[in-house]
Amino acid sequence: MNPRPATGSAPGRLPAAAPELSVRDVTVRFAGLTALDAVSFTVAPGSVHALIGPNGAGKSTCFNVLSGLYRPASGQVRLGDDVLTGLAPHRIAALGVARTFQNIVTTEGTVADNLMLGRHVLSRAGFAATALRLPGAVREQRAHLERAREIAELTGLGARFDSPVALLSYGDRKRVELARALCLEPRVLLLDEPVAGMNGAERLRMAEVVDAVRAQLGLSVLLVEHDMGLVMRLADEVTVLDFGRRIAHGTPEEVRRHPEVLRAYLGTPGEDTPAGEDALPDGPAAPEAERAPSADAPRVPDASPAPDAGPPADAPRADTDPRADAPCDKDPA
Ligand SMILES: Nc1ncnc2c1ncn2[C@@H]1O[C@H](COP(=O)(O)OP(=O)(O)OP(=O)(O)O)[C@@H](O)[C@H]1O
Repeated sequence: MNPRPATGSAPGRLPAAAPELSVRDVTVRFAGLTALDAVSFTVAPGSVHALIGPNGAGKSTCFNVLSGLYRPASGQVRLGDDVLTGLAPHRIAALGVARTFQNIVTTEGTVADNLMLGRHVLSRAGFAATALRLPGAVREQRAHLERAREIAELTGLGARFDSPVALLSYGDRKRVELARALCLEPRVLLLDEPVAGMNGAERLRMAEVVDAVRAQLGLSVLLVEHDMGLVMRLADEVTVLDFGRRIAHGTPEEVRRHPEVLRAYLGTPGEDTPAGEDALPDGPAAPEAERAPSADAPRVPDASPAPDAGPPADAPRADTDPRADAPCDKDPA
C-alpha cells in the first residue's frame, strides 16, 4: 500500500492528484436481500461522478462499502494501486477518501472547532507536545488553523469561522460538514445527499461550492443525490442503480433518456417518453410516495432486516443511525 503524502507537514499544500477510484463487482447482502449486486463503476480522476437511483437502490450501501463501514461479500474497491476493501474507515480516510453524511450531526463548537477536528487526522505532534504547547506543536497547530481558515473561505464559511455552529443556518451547517471532510485533504470526496432538506438558494450555493472545490483542489467527487437538477449540473458521469443492480451508466444526457432509468424512476417504459424529452425532472426528485409505482415491484423495499438473520444489531444505518458516524468494521452479510 502506498502511504499517502504527509500533508500534516505542509498543511496548506494542495492534495496529490486524485487517482482513479475503481469499484469492481461489489456485492453486499443483508440476510436474504442483495443490496448491491456485482456493481462496478469507475470515478475518473478529477471528475464528479453521480450515483443515483430510487429509494432502496443501494446508494448508501455503496457509500458504506467505499468508506469502510461495510465489508462486501465479494468484489473489490481500489484507489489507484491501493485496495480499500476490508480496510478500517480511518485507514481509508488516511488514504485520501473522505465522506459526508446525509444527516447533520454537527451542533457543537464553532466552525473552526469542527474544521480542526477534521485536521486532527493529519496532526503529527503528540498529545503531550500539544498539551505542553511545545514550539513545534504550536507551529503545527497554527498551520492547521490557517489551512482550516482557507477551507472555510473556499466553502463560503470564512465570515462564520468563529461562529458557533448551532447558530448557523441549515445550509451553512451542511457546508461545515463538507468543509470538515475537506480538512482531511482528501483525494476523493464522497458526498451523501449534500443538498437534502435545503431550499433553492441553499442548493445553488452548495452547487457553486462543490464546483469551486473540485476546480481548486483537483479532487474527484462521488455524489449521491436525489436532486436531479444538481446531478445534471455537476456530474461528468452518472451511474444508476436500481434494486442493487447497475442499470445505466453514461453522461447525464445519456442516462436521463435511458429506458431503464425511466422505468426505475417513473414506472413507465422508455418508449412512452417522446424522443428528445427529458426523462428525469430537473428539480429535486419527487418524494417516493408521489412517484408512479414500478410495473413489477414496490419502489420502497422494506428497510428492516429479516428478524432471524439480519445484520448485527449494531450495524449502522447511514441514513438513520447517528452511530453511522462512528467508525466500525461490520460485515453486513
Ligand atoms: N443495515 C441494513 N440492514 C438491512 N437492510 C438494509 C440495511 N441497509 C440497507 N438495507 C437495505 O438495502 C437496500 C439498499 O438500501 P440503501 O439504503 O443502500 O438504498 P439507497 O439507495 O441509499 O436508498 P435511499 O435513497 O432511500 O437512501 C434497501 O432495500 C434497504 O432496505
